Amino acid sequence: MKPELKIFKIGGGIIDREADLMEFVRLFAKIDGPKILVHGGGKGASDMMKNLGIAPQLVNGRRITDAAALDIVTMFYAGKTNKQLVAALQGRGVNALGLSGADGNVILATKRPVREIDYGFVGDLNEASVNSGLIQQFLHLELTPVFCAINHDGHGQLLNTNADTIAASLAKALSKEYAVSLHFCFEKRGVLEDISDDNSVIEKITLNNYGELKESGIIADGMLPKLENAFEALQFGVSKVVIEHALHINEELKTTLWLN
Ligand SMILES: Nc1ncnc2c1ncn2[C@@H]1O[C@H](COP(=O)(O)OP(=O)(O)O)[C@@H](O)[C@H]1O
Ligand SMILES: CC(=O)N[C@@H](CCC(=O)OP(=O)(O)O)C(=O)O
Repeated sequence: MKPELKIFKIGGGIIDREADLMEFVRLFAKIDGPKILVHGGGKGASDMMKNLGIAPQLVNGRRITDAAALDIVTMFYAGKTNKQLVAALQGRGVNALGLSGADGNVILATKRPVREIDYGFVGDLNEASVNSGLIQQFLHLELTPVFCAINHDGHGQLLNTNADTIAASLAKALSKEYAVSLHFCFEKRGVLEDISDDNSVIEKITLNNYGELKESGIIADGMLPKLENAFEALQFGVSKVVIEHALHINEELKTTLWLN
């Protein structure tokens, strides 16, 4: 039997609220066994850009990342957010290791080719992107890797990658060696039937009814790429994928995804 590995991803809605973020860290620190944290921070990065007089541009949930935007997201994700999380985890007794993809060449990305839209310095990942051998070594050393959304292309260029995609790619790559559960954590209790009602959690979504939920408009915006990443992870052998509230990771109420 494969050993278990838990991969948690937290998004910008939680990262933006200091008290919530610290509560998540407290809960995450209590989880036993090998674990990995992936963080976004898109909301805070957009706020920082606006404060600097730069208009954030997002298309289909992906940030158009020109040179100025890349500087800001690198400072915000790989700097402030990553190091604050690592320090907070250390404060809770977790030996966290903060990483961008460039550190130890742990994730290698490819600049997204220009098609209808030029996304700028945005990095796509493929099956060969994740250096799972090195990550396994970190886990054997009882380190807890903490990944930000910054990767590199192997030729000296940093690239910005959606954090949900990083979490799903890590889960897929590591599922060869581990029984991976992938937890997408955000500020709602799961995928909701009615976005204004936090108690309307859809507890099970299959690949079949996902299409219906999409067409009816129940699932929209940032939830669309999240679920696409989630189903792809399941198809590639990830054992379990859940969508849950970052402050209720111990509770039963959540959305679990199934292939059928
Ligand atoms: N049915 C739904 N249930 C929950 N959230 C939904 C739903 N449809 C759309 N969303 C939106 O998806 C967002 C989560 O996606 P995103 O902003 O990318 O998350 P993250 O903060 O993890 O990066 C929620 O904040 C919510 O506004
Ligand atoms: C290319 C791209 O879109 N990168 C994302 C990375 C951060 C992220 O994914 O943050 P959340 O998880 O908080 O949304 C961005 O800059 O917004």
